[in-house]
Amino acid sequence: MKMKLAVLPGDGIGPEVMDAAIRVLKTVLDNYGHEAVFENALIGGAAIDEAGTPLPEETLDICRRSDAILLGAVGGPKWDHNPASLRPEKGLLGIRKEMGLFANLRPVKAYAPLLNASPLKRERVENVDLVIVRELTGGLYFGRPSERRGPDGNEVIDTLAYTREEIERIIEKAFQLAQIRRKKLASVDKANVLESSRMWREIAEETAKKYPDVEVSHMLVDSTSMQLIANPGQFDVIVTENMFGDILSDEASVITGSLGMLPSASLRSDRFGMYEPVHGSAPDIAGQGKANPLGMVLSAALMLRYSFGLEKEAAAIEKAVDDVLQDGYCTGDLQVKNGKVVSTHELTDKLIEKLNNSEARPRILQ
Ligand SMILES: NC(=O)C1=CN([C@@H]2O[C@H](COP(=O)(O)OP(=O)(O)OC[C@H]3O[C@@H](n4cnc5c(N)ncnc54)[C@H](O)[C@@H]3O)[C@@H](O)[C@H]2O)C=CC1
Ligand SMILES: CC(C)CC(=O)C(=O)O
Ligand SMILES: [Mg+2]
Repeated sequence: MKMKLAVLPGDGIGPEVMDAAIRVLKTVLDNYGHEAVFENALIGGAAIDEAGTPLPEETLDICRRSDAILLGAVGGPKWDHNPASLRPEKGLLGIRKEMGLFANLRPVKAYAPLLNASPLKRERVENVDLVIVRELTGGLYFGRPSERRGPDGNEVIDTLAYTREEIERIIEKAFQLAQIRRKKLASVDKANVLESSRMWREIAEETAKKYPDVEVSHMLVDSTSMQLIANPGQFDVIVTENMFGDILSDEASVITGSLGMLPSASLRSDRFGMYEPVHGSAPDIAGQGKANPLGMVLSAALMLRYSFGLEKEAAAIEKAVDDVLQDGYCTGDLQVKNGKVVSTHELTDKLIEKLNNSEARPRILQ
């Protein structure tokens, strides 16, 4: 297969984890006889510095002529005091919206070798395997108005707005996912307070009639945040509004031992997608070779599965991650008992070694 990929490393540890993902991807694609053309583009702070805007038109053009996008992370203290339109995060929100990527899938899986890396009790996190389906192009992060106002600028407004169609399509997506998983869906809202959540719940209840085989629960977001830590094993698929999903997924990363472990796929109705780790640009460790590349690497695996249907190749990357963790290798963010802490580059070398030696490697190349 031939594929054209847009590569948007971004800021902070973005370029470090992207380098890891590209090295891993090139190995697996080469092993399985596929061809990829990688085209780099600017986004976030790097784009502000070089092109004066967080999302240059050229970046959008590159993304539009690609089959999928890989994105690292954006942001950093250098740009924290910029006006709203010149913030790196504006570039990320902009590309999600421009490309129509309304469904963000954030899988959260407990890895056996990392059970002792989680601050949660082993028996709580063992066997956790859930997916947060986060609405990505509406809600509080996109509603207008969103501004400081009043004569002295001492009043402020953000807006949580959704249309019926926007809620329907994300809830449909979550039901479809639940149907091919363990058939359990938690729809998370704040329907005791927010009008938007009451419409969300109404639509979730209506949609449930089409999926009688899926067991649905409606949960309030505050209680869900407690349940995610107290009893994460109860969840299969969680579907929720943009900001709720953003917050719940960082919280859920604690189950895996580190925010650096979580991948994500930002999808629309066709096969196009943007693949990005859940974490940010981690300015506190940027440039030090300490970044955990696994969230980005696992995002590349999701890309092979969802955008290209390359299941074996995606599974080969996931197996390499399992195997390297099983051997005790990790980055410093993972508090693994007796873990062998290595750099971002070294952990990537280990993944590549596994991919090149693995039984999963196609026989023709062994
Ligand atoms: N998707 C994106 O591009 C996102 C960007 N951001 C931006 O990132 C910047 C920093 O935000 P923070 O709140 O600090 O969140 P963050 O996710 O960058 O970091 C939170 C903590 O987790 C650690 N961490 C995150 N990813 C890691 C990895 N791969 N390996 C090891 N440790 C890792 C960091 O060192 C830090 O201590 C901000 O400018 C924020 O707006 C935040 C979240 C998502
Ligand atoms: C930086 C924000 C725009 C988004 C965020 O935190 C996320 O997508 O996880
Ligand atoms: Mg976030």
